[in-house]
Amino acid sequence: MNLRKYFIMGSQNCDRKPEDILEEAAKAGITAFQFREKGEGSLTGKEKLALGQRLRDICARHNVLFFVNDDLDLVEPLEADGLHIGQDDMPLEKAREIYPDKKIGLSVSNQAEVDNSPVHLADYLGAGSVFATSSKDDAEQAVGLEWIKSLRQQYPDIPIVGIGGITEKNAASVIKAGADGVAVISAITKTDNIERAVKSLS
Ligand SMILES: Cc1ncc(COP(=O)(O)OP(=O)(O)O)c(N)n1
Ligand SMILES: Cc1nc(C(=O)O)sc1CCOP(=O)(O)O
Ligand SMILES: [Mg+2]
Repeated sequence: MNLRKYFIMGSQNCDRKPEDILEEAAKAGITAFQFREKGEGSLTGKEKLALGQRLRDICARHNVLFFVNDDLDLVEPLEADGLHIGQDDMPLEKAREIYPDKKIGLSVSNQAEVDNSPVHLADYLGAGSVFATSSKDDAEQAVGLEWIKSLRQQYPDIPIVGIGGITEKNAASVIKAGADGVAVISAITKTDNIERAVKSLS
């Protein structure tokens, strides 16, 4: 499972067609994608499903892992490779029961969340926010690179993806701290050069 360059996006993050942005990012070398259609201006119902299908097809063509965020009803219709759940979503034990063979990512933002989570049931951990972000309304305060280092020390073997405020400039520091990959929204959706941005994600 290659989570090195993990792009997360929904139509609410895009100033132009999400399909075009994803196609460019896939060509530039992202290794994983998460469909996160959430927040102000996001699509619902049939429109959400239809966009998910188009984005899923792009990932399949480029051999990019496809994850669904939160909306677990979309996992089967979109034939997702996996799903990402946070501390306020479906409990990991239940998600694992329903999807024994899918890759499941779990968000962890602090030690209490780790201590109260069945981490062994997750395929990877999403650790953040590493830096300040404006892409998520309810993001926790930035936890810094120390959180990546601490998680890596506690879990030498589980894949860790840093998330939150990661840019072309600071991505390398996240990997150096022990993460296997970086997950980004705005570093790709807001850039004027997707190819350069993806290539710079260390
Ligand atoms: C890779 C990755 N890590 C963390 C998150 C955040 O998940 P969550 O805390 O459930 O918040 P929402 O994304 O659902 O708003 C993520 N999506 N992906
Ligand atoms: C979806 C998400 N989850 C976060 C967390 O801390 O769990 S931060 C975040 C948004 C990341 O967007 P950007 O790359 O633009 O900062
Ligand atoms: Mg969530």
